[in-house]
Amino acid sequence: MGNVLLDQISILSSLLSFQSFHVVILGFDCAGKTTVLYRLQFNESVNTVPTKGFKTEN
Ligand SMILES: Nc1nc2c(ncn2[C@@H]2O[C@H](COP(=O)(O)OP(=O)(O)OP(=O)(O)O)[C@@H](O)[C@H]2O)c(=O)[nH]1
Ligand SMILES: [Mg+2]
Repeated sequence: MGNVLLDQISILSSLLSFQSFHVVILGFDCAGKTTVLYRLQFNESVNTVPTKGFKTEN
């Protein structure tokens, strides 16, 4: 358990050392992927419609 936690902290530390990185959000239909995407980018909750294909934000 502790090793897993340390691995996660190590991964997070290496991510934070980058200027930018890509995040891919995968999940079932209506799982909340678009909601999470907009929450991360704009820090607000938005009403969503089902996504056709895929959506990207910079
Ligand atoms: N109760 C609850 N509802 C949520 C949560 N996150 C999202 N929703 C609702 O779930 C519905 C679907 O959210 P989306 O973000 O559109 O889901 P999605 O995974 O992008 O769906 P698709 O694009 O169709 O694959 C919306 O009505 C959201 O308001 C949550 O944490 N809790
Ligand atoms: Mg969506």
